[in-house]
Amino acid sequence: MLTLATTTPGEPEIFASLQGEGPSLGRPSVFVRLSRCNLACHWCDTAYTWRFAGDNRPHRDNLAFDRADNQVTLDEAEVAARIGALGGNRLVVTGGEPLLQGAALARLVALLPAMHVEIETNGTVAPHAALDPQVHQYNVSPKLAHSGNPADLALPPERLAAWAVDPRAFFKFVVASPDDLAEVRTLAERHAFAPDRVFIMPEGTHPSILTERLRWLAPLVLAEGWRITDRLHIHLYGDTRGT
Ligand SMILES: C[S@@+](CC[C@H](N)C(=O)[O-])C[C@H]1O[C@@H](n2cnc3c(N)ncnc32)[C@H](O)[C@@H]1O
Ligand SMILES: Nc1nc2[nH]cc(C(=O)O)c2c(=O)[nH]1
Ligand code: SF4
Ligand SMILES: [Mg+2]
Repeated sequence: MLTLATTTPGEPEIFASLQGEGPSLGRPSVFVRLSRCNLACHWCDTAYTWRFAGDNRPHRDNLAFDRADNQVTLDEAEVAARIGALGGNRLVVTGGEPLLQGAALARLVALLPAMHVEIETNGTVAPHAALDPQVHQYNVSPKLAHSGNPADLALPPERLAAWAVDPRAFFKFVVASPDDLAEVRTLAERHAFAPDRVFIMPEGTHPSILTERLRWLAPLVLAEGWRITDRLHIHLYGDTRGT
């Protein structure tokens, strides 16, 4: 069984869209958003996936989304059928933190052998042994200090070291101020991240904020030899579930 986020009460968040971020930006994909997370980013744009009573973390500062109907449990065959009905050959699994449900995810993707499987992850959880060989790409988004998560939870060094040597892994750092880039540089040097696998993405859920931040980010990213990514879906659809 998989626990998914919902778009409207009871309706699992499974949708077709353009990949809006990172190395596959612009590719038509089917998205599956799983529920629950082990972190609690201040600026998380999908807090409805994790702000549940009993998820007892320090940054769960309100229970605005604390509703049972923000998640739904389905068996893997039902999720695979819904994905298949949307067509296409690329699957993006996100959340919440999808690797928390690695065993069930392995059963899901085994039902979809022809699909290119991309996982959006915060990078803190090792992929389940049955899932890992079925994944084509990991978009790993390690969380910097401004996310509000303690570094010992958000940046486990042995996990970052493992991603660094996995050629399927791309790093996607969310940045809100120029100072955040020093932290990226430290991590990139410590773990020898390949520069062409490091993406910088502006924090923001409004087109005007993204555009403003991309403008000052561009020369700084260029100077480091990294890559930059916008959030295309925000420009196209706003901050809307199921897009
Ligand atoms: C909601 S997360 C789900 C996957 C996983 N938990 C993670 O953090 O990578 C999907 C992506 O959105 C990014 N994200 C979330 N809130 C954001 C915001 N306010 N601005 C920019 N990126 C954001 C995350 O860093 C991650 O790359
Ligand atoms: N279109 C679109 N592209 C995305 N890329 C990563 C997303 C995510 O929330 O993980 C996302 C999303 O929610 N929508
Ligand atoms: S790790 Fe991802 S889903 Fe979890 S709180 Fe942070 S941005 Fe949101
Ligand atoms: Mg998103």
